[in-house]
Amino acid sequence: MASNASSALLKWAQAASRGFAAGAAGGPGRKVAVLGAAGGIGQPLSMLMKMNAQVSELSLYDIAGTPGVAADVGHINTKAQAKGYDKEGLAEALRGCDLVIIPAGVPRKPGMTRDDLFKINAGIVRDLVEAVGKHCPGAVLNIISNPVNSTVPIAAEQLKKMGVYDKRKIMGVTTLDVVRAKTFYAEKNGLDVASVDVPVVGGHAGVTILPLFSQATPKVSMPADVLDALTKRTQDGGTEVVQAKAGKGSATLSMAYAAALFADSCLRGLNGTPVVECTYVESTITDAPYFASKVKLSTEGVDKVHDLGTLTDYEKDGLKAMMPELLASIEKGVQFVKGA
Ligand SMILES: NC(=O)c1ccc[n+]([C@@H]2O[C@H](COP(=O)([O-])OP(=O)(O)OC[C@H]3O[C@@H](n4cnc5c(N)ncnc54)[C@H](O)[C@@H]3O)[C@@H](O)[C@H]2O)c1
Ligand SMILES: O=C(O)C[C@H](O)C(=O)O
Repeated sequence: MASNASSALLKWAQAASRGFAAGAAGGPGRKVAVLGAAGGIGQPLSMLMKMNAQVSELSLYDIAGTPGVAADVGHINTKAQAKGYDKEGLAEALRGCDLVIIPAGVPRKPGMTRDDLFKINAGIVRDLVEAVGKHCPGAVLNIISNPVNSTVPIAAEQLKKMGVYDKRKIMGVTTLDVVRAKTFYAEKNGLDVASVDVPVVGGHAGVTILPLFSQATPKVSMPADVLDALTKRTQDGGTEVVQAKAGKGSATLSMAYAAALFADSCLRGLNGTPVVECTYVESTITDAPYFASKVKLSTEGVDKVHDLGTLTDYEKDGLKAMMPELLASIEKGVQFVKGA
């Protein structure tokens, strides 16, 4: 089992940029859907999934703009057959899917929190997941739409309501937090980023994002102020991009990259090569019923949720500090479906 997907995934990304299938994983061709495929994340993510040798069929669904994206992506000379679907085509887009990736919904503008997106995105995610429950209930779900801390519980509750919930299949994508932590840690310590790993646990918003630099490899002992600055930069990474884009949205390219890495790990797991990734799933390792930690992804999705390992006092404080916000966001998501 790959103890960490990063080196395999970097090889995949390098192989993909050289000419795709060389060096990429094989296995049976999988049907993958991207819901929100014409968006800022959706378009580059659709391209990256078209480059993934584990994909045989790629459904590109959005409420507008998918014919153009599908025609464009479809010209890439890889084996996956890309097809665009509009509103009427959702059922067909989903039927037979092994993996459904959801980046549909509105992004933040400067001054907004991720929770400010709840009003619009909660309903979008609930309705799309309802369609997943109807048309491909066994598929693995990768949820990108914010606020992830709430949209994952929304997806779970919706599937529970329909009697098709399987906790092994629903994952909130927190890979961008790991990607950022690795980048910032490598930069700060003069390390080769390809050799770096940093687990990031908790959730995906502000203080709920907790990088565990004490468990980073290679190990570097950092002064307290540097550690604090790196932790805060990782927690505020999304806001850094939102501010830099100045009203034109949030992270799209780094997110598409992160989502493609995570989706690749899910497909590897489904195809019998277990991979360990940090992701936000139903969990019992803390007081929070959903929590991101290292998770073993295997043939049925989530196979094992790893515990947190040994935390430093600084990390224990971070864990304690995130709980009120994380628990409230989870409850808000649960009530959105249950209370309806
Ligand atoms: N998990 C993460 O780490 C992470 C990182 C970056 C962004 N995000 C989130 O991802 C979401 C999308 O961001 P973006 O920059 O791609 O936004 P965007 O506005 O560029 O794209 C969103 C797309 O979703 C589509 N859409 C809206 N309602 C839909 C529906 N009912 N069905 C299908 N498609 C629908 C829109 O037409 C649009 O094409 C946002 O909520 C953002 O906050 C999450
Ligand atoms: O920050 C955002 O709103 C988008 C995303 O969650 C991110 O971390 O970049």
